[in-house]
Amino acid sequence: MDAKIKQFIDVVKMKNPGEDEFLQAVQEVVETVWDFYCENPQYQKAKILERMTEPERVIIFRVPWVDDSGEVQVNRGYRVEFNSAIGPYKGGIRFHPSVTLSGLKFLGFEQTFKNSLTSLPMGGGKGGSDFNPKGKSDYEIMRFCQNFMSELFRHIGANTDVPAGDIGVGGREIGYLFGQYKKLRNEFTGVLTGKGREYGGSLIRPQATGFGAIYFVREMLKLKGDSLKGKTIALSGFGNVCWGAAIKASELGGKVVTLSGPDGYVYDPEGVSGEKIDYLLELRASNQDVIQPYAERFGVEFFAGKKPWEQKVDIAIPCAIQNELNETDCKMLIENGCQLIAEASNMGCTAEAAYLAEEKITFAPGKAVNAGGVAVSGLEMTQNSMRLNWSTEEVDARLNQIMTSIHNECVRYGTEMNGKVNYIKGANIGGFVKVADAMIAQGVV
Ligand SMILES: NC(=O)C1=CN([C@@H]2O[C@H](COP(=O)(O)OP(=O)(O)OC[C@H]3O[C@@H](n4cnc5c(N)ncnc54)[C@H](O)[C@@H]3O)[C@@H](O)[C@H]2O)C=CC1
Ligand SMILES: O=C(O)CCC(=O)C(=O)O
Repeated sequence: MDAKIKQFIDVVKMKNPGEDEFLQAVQEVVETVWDFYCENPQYQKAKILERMTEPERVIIFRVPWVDDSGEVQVNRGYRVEFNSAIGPYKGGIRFHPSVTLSGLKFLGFEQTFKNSLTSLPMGGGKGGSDFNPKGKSDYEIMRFCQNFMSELFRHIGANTDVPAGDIGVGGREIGYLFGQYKKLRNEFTGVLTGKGREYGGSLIRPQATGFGAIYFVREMLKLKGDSLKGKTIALSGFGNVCWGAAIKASELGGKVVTLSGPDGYVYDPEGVSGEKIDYLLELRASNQDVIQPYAERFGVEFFAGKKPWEQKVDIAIPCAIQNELNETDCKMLIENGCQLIAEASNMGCTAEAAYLAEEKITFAPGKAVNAGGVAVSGLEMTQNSMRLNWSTEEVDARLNQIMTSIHNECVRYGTEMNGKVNYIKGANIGGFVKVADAMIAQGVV
């Protein structure tokens, strides 16, 4: 690593001890934007990278709530307001036992670049709690959401900070969060996205991250003169993003052969389509967080404790959680003939896996691939501001156009001398420029 980059990273490490996920995300960005940064002295003079790696604000709060047996439970809530240079803080809320400040800082940092890539006016933020929805009743989920919002409502607003869903937070949770915000503020505004259709939600938002990921993969293949037709695809997870990706992939002629959960994965050689895709919604709503029932229901093989990356596929799309695909998994995929890995989960690959895939096959990072979710959130904000609703066709056409244009930005900033596109570099520089220019224009604040 270049000595200057190392010096920069060492300072970030010193300021954020033990925050491995955050440091992983920062290092990837700094390494790939460094040359561009040095070629543009105005950014260095304004210490843009130093400022971009420091969140504007972090809010940490207690979330007490009462479970169904009458016992008091205490969780920790967070909102990391990372960067508001180009718009209100925008990013999801994650409810998962693995949630830590480091994890949310990495997600908020990534979100800043991702939101910039969408070309919509949204800053970066992320929030969540170590609350575990697994096995909780609907009333417990509701009480937790209400207590979480009882503190968060002071810090957010339609023009300040607009949260949405992420792992463990879908339409049901957004409904409870919105209801509590409305009660406390006595106002009906577009303060959250991913809302139900009846109260200001956008069509296509539930599917948007998965649809967008597949549109992006379609563009990657198109650039190589190829298409999704007949390609076998390994997806991980069975949640919101995986569901949307499965729908669009099968619509465009691909065959999804794996799904997974924390308990293992299923291999479905006939392909996940039709009623099998609908079943994913049922599984997710059960709050059990296991994929094995899919194998029982559809008579396919279940591999306990294993990850789907050991299967022979053309394309791998991690859709569950960060660092779910490591270097060994990546080597296995490449040896088995996989041609393309696209992260639909945020930082789905470890740094080693991402670099290996970038070098040997074709790789695209989460901040580009999964930007469709927040893009349609941005479109939901627009519809809320205008107080009207666009049709499915209109939202989908805009999503399609945004993903194509993000792909073009990656090609613009990531094409190497040998003609190969380095999507990591392209997405990082593409996301950086707009935020950096806005920060310079707004002075040292
Ligand atoms: N929901 C959205 O609009 C967006 C989500 N993302 C990212 O996509 C990923 C998935 O998010 P969603 O589908 O919304 O969440 P979800 O809660 O609907 O689904 C998460 C899935 O990941 C699986 N999972 C969680 N931890 C796991 C582990 N340790 N091992 C194996 N599987 C595990 C769960 O079983 C579940 O199937 C996350 O990385 C999220 O940050 C990115 C952009 C937007
Ligand atoms: O829709 C949003 O605001 C955020 C989605 C999200 O959390 C993400 O892009 O990682």
